[in-house]
Amino acid sequence: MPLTGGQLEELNLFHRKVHEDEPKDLLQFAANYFNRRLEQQRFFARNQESLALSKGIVLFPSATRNDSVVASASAAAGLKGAESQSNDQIFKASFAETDPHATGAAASIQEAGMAPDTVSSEEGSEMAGFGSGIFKDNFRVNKSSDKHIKKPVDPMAPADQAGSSPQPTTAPRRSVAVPRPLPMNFNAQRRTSVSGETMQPDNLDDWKPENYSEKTGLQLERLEKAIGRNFLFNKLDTESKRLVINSLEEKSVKEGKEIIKQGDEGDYFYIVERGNVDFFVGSQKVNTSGPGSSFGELALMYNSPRAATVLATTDCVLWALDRLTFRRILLGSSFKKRILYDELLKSMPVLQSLTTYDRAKLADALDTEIYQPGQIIIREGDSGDNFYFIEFGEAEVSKEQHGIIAHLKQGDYFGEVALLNDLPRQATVKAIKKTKVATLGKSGFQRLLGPAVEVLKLNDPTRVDH
Ligand SMILES: Nc1ncnc2c1ncn2[C@@H]1O[C@@H]2COP(=O)(O)O[C@H]2[C@H]1O
Ligand SMILES: Nc1ncnc2c1ncn2[C@@H]1O[C@@H]2COP(=O)(O)O[C@H]2[C@H]1O
Repeated sequence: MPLTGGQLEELNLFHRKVHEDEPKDLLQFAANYFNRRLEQQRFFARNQESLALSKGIVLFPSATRNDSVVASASAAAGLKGAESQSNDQIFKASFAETDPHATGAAASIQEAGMAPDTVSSEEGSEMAGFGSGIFKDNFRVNKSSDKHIKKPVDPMAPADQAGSSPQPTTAPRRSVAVPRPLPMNFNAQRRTSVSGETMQPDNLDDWKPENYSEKTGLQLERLEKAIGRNFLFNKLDTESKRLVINSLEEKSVKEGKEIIKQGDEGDYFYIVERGNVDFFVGSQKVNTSGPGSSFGELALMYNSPRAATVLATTDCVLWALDRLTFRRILLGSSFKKRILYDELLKSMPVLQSLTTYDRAKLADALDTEIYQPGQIIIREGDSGDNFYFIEFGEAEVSKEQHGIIAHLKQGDYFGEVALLNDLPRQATVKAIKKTKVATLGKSGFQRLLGPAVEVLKLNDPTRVDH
């Protein structure tokens, strides 16, 4: 039987790792490697499945009907635990439960009262030799003696993973700690929604980032300069900024070094203090950036593979923020707009040609306006500065000479004609229900829509051949 594309991809990835790391004990390396891959995929699957269920979508229809119903009902009711009773054939016990290398860690975690699916690979097996990017040796430093330490859990993960639900005190620990089975067929297709499904209110009181270490005066001065230039940090309150700054890890990188490899799993987000980097998608250079810029956020936000390869074109000084702290602090504040507009932008046919990166940049540039029924959004003859997407509501388009000529609803856009053709507004647009629009300014329209502009031109309602 020929291998599937997914299987080949997995084996190729492993092949590459073996080449890179040249392990002395191949079998041990393979065991560690695949344990980690398995855990990563299941962690990802849980996030996505939980998001889908909370929206009433069953991702795995081959599960028995009862399982789906139980799972979605419990997700809708915010219940944890009920769904863990399901036992479908397509599900298989998770890594932490079956892997002999993991039992020590799983037991320690149970001692700490945490669900085993919060066990990270660093805790579950000796992974010191395996990692990706420039940090592969430096960051996997957890010792087995540290296994009992309660680790911070991903706050963006579903509640049952976040370890937030208290275990019933009457139940034996072992039985409550049995992880929820996971679908084996999930990762055939990676989804790229922002995993903002369970954004929990910020409660920083009892949480400290994993790599927290108070910075010295000199480091603080340098960091202030480096991140002061980055717009992401202006959105943080003082406490969040302090946590982020003290979680950053300094890394010097030599010219020519590959910092991120396209297709890898995301582990760190980077800020450039000194030096320049280039971005490649395949063999094509797509971008370049320098001091004060940041990169590596997409894979952490969307739980997707790295979208580009990043190469140091000079010697660089970088600051790296771990995935968990990134998601815990930056995602909900600095990247709020991306979460807010993700679904809308992805659903719009006119934007289908945009990449995840393009959509993220577009979302950064959007603002929101709300109109009441009867309010004019655009008036015919005015000069035009904004392009609009309808988030919800309804509007009608009219022309003085012709009366009402079109109805617009959620997911539609308008205001492009004046911007495309450098003309006054060609029609009046009025809200007929309470209407929320996302607006994009003229410069963003010209810079950020990329290939979608061609689609807008083709659909221009004032084109003579229409
Ligand atoms: N044109 C581009 N396409 C994709 N990623 C890009 C591009 N330009 C810069 N990047 C950055 O390159 C990073 C590679 O890792 P990530 O996918 O996590 O996040 C990506 C972005 O931060
Ligand atoms: N037949 C039409 N003629 C002109 N504008 C239209 C028509 N149908 C929809 N519209 C929208 O109404 C908007 C009014 O502002 P713009 O001219 O910038 O862009 C226009 C289009 O987005």
